[in-house]
Amino acid sequence: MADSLSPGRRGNGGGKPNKDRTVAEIEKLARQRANRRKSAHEFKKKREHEIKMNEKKGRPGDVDFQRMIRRFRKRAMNPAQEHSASGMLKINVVVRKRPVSESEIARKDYDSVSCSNPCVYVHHCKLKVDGITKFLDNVNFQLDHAFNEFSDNQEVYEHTAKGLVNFAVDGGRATCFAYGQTGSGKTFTMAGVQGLAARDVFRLVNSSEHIDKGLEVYCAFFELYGGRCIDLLHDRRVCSIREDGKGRVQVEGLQEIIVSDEDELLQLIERGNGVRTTHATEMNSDSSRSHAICQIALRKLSSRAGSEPFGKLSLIDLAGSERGQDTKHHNRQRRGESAEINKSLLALKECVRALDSGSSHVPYRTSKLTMILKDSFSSNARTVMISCVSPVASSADHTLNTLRYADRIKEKAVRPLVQRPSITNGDLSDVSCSDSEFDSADGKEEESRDFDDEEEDSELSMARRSSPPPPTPDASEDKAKNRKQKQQQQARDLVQAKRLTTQLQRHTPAKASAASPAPPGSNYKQQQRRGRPTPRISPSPKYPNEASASETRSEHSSGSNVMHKLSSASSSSTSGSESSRKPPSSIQAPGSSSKAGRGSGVTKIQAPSSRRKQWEDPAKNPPKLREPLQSQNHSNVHNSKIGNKSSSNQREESPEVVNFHDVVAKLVDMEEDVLSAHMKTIQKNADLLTEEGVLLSKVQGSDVVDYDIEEYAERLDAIVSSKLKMFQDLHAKVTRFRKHLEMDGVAQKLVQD
Ligand SMILES: Nc1ncnc2c1ncn2[C@@H]1O[C@H](COP(=O)(O)OP(=O)(O)OP(=O)(O)O)[C@@H](O)[C@H]1O
Repeated sequence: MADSLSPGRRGNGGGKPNKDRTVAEIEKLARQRANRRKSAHEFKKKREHEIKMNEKKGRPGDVDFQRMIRRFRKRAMNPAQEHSASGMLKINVVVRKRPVSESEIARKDYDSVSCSNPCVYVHHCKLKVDGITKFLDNVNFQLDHAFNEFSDNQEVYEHTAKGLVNFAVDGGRATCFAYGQTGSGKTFTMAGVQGLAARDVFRLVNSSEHIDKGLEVYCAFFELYGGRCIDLLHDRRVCSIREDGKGRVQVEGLQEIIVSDEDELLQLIERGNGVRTTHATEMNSDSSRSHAICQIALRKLSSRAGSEPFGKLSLIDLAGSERGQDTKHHNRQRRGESAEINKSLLALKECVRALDSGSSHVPYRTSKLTMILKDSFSSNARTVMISCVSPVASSADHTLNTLRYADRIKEKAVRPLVQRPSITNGDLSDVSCSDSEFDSADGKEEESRDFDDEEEDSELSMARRSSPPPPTPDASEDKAKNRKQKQQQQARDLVQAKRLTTQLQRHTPAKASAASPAPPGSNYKQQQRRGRPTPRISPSPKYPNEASASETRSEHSSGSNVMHKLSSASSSSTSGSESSRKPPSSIQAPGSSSKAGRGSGVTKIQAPSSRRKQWEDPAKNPPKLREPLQSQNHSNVHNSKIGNKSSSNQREESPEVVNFHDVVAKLVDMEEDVLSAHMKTIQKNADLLTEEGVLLSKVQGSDVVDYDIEEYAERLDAIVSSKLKMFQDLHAKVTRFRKHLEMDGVAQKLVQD
């Protein structure tokens, strides 16, 4: 090849092998290319082998992610601990992971959840903004117990509901919930718990310790479906829920059945479960669409009819939770169902949290479910929440939602955890364990012993697919180096932009608190201070009800900027509490706490400088609120902003104050508008950046031979035009907003004068 390519050699005349520099270069490039092809070929072969091995082991699906998950389990997971005795916990929150099902295997879904008692790790499998590089976002939660796919119902029961049965027989109010995404194993778990509890109730009631109490066992089984209460043991008769004058919640028409032994109780439970309302949903072809409540009441023989039972055990299989996006193909009835389900789940969470924190106010009236469970939130109550999760990667968002729900309930008792770093496909140097290392731990086959180690180079090259070829050692070296640096910078910018977008998405008014709702009395920042890991926030929407609740909450937070100002300016005419003095301007990115070790820092969305000044110097200008925002009902927050204007207090205010209120009210709307436009712009820009990265890699990728430069230019043109328009629109909005801010300053001055 060299001979045919080097006419210079013949022209040299001396016959000495004095190769022309260009020819040598071409030869070198050809060699490098051949080497690249060879290693790419080897990588491909090994990957194919790994895919086959995975399939043989019954775990088809993305081979790279599965490898990263195995490495994480091997290298980065805390070792499992023994289950601790938890009989006396007021709230016991556990997680149960079910095995991967046949249908999931058939659609090549794979296990992406790891349980290592008491921790559970969700390996969120993601692509970087370049659209090629795979990485794991590992989110961990620590609950009271974590049960993996090998735990059976007996084991789960031993550490959850068993203590509740003892508690009920001792005269307490005990409640066990199974909560989770549809198809995550709630009914499976609760059926097991109900059976085992039925056995233990009779064992205990008839034991020498309790026989003197003369307890009789009664059972009622009903469901809450679409806001209606249906007696499952009496031909689905509809009952109504009322609160009597003494504050006792009664289910009118619900009939308890007295049972004399375990078999009878089991039959009733089976009968009730058999007639529950079920429908096919996107996630589960036989989804229970109702909350099923099995109440086992223990009454003394001597007690009067209609009196409160001595002890009560409620076993509740909650309806499957769904995200808003899962319901998009539902008809109106299904959507209504989902909204109702999510509303009651949110209410339940708030009540259990209130119980856990010992709050005197439990908002049980918020939903029928919580009304019925009123006495489960009393001081003489114990609760177990079993969070059921599906193990598969396609359900990671749901799993995170379920675990966040559990985490929020348990937040006061959960200890801080050190978050592990994400594992990236291109970041393998510190995670070098191989398949075989992992498998041999299980005593399984070792066919791919050193695959991973050899593969790392190939994976790195895969991760850098869009990088330029290696620099040449001649005069063009500097040029190539510069080019490489420039491209690396571009790639970093892309990643940075995406990261920023994700962080900001968490703080988009509607989403920020949807991802991490902060109910009254709880403080998100307190969590940060405690160093407790805040689970990563996925950008996907949460339960519709949480979204709506958090929208009002975000109204609270974004509106509070203005509320501070308004209150400080018109404090002379207000007589409200001054309890909320904290500057609400900066929102810390979830997971950005240094202790939590996640995220790269703190994202602050700062208020306009004129307002910041007031917060920075509260002594000079103490912000006053008419009523403490913390204690307001969320839905009242907006009303209070507007409503205050027309209160009797306000009617006597000067025209300047009234005008100021108008300006401020408008400012609140504009602020939200600008913030949301800004978020949208960033999101769109990040999407366009991703597209640009892919576009570039199609032209500049190391393995690209043919490309269409016209198509490239055309698409780039469209992207740039779209960006221009997008930024112009945002600019116009910001300009209008700034003008209004000036007006606001003038109005405030008038009021102060
Ligand atoms: N721990 C487990 N071991 C084996 N199989 C399980 C386990 N958990 C659940 N399953 C199986 O998974 C499927 C779905 O479980 P199940 O019906 O209990 O889900 P669900 O959460 O109650 O769903 P939905 O809320 O839609 O009613 C069932 O076929 C069940 O047998």
